[in-house]
Amino acid sequence: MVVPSTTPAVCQGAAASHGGGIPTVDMSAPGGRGALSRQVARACAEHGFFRAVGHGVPPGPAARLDAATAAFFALAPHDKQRAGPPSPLGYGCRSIGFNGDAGELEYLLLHASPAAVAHRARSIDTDDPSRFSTVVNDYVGAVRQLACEILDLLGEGLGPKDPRSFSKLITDTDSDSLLRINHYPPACTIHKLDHDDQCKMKSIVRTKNGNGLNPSAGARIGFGEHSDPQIISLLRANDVNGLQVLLPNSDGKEVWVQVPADPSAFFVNVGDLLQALTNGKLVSVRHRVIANACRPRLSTIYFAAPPLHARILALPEMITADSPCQYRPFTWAEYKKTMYSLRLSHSRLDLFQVGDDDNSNVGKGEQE
Ligand SMILES: C=C1C[C@]23C[C@@]1(O)CC[C@H]2[C@@]12CC[C@H](O)[C@@](C)(C(=O)O1)[C@H]2[C@@H]3C(=O)O
Ligand SMILES: O=C(O)CCC(=O)C(=O)O
Ligand SMILES: [Fe+2]
Repeated sequence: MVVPSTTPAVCQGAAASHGGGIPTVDMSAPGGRGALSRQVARACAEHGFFRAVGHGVPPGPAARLDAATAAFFALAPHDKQRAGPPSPLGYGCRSIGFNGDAGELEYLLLHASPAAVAHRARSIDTDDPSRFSTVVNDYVGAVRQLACEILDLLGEGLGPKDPRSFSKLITDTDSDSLLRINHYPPACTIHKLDHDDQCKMKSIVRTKNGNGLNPSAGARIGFGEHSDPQIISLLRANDVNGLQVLLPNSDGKEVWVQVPADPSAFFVNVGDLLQALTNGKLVSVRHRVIANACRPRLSTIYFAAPPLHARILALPEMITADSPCQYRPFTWAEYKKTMYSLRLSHSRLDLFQVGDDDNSNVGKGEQE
């Protein structure tokens, strides 16, 4: 069963609470592969999102990556600028993408191939670039294995003829997967207080901003609302809250749900390409980060993507008389070109809907 975990009521910043909670899948639970694949498929179909525990990724590579990236973000601004500006890859501060989006964060955005990591490492760890490359490659290797496992479970749960159809796309040597490390500086100086005093202070701030149930009251946007464009994203973060997902409540109304921090878990997002490949059976979840915490948030996201030339088209088993093909075929390169021409919050997959004749904006930049 997919176990909904409830949102703790205290010390949460300005987020809505949600009765339904966040679906959690224990990937090491006894019960057999069939039950596990059905749970994963159900979470991705109903929420486009789940918390994976018992995932089998050893803690070592993650701890080493966190130490290396925290050391980078602690450098003086001019030392970090050596790895930037983002083009779109590299070091970025506040500005996201090319179309005017901004957030309260700094980040490293890396292509996940070993050659690209080695190249970028020269401007990130000038003392010992190969140490940085090794740390990143070890982490990418472990997290890619988990991404493949989840995609194989989805392949088994959804029943395409080849259960490896999804994972094959990301294991190709030309895969265009990315690794992003986001660092959200603290919103205030109360991080110097102990935990109880922080909670008291936050509750005063919440009372001032309203009843704490209005998700935008006092919100400091760390990373604005969006869906991830790739196939699947695996996110891991420290113990600082901030991530929110847009999920339907019991009345079917979409509400922002705070995802309680869990440094030992991976948070799994369905991306736009997986929604297209499954003809909309799996949904690409909209999410954002509210950076109201009084301690820094450090998150690492692996975006599993196919090669640029991969043709994205719903698997034949996903198309039936009741569920006709929703999206026209496109390549990942074509999708990326469109995505970089649009704002972060754009529902870009809509532009690829069959019968959407109003495709005049595709590839021509944001018109809003
Ligand atoms: C505004 C943008 C930033 C982004 C590229 C885009 O034009 C629209 C999608 C954005 C996003 C969101 C998920 C990932 O963080 C990301 C790396 C991606 O693949 O798509 C970012 C892009 C980015 O920051 O370059
Ligand atoms: O930093 C986070 O926790 C999430 C950021 C995110 O959604 C992204 O980088 O695509
Ligand atoms: Fe995202």
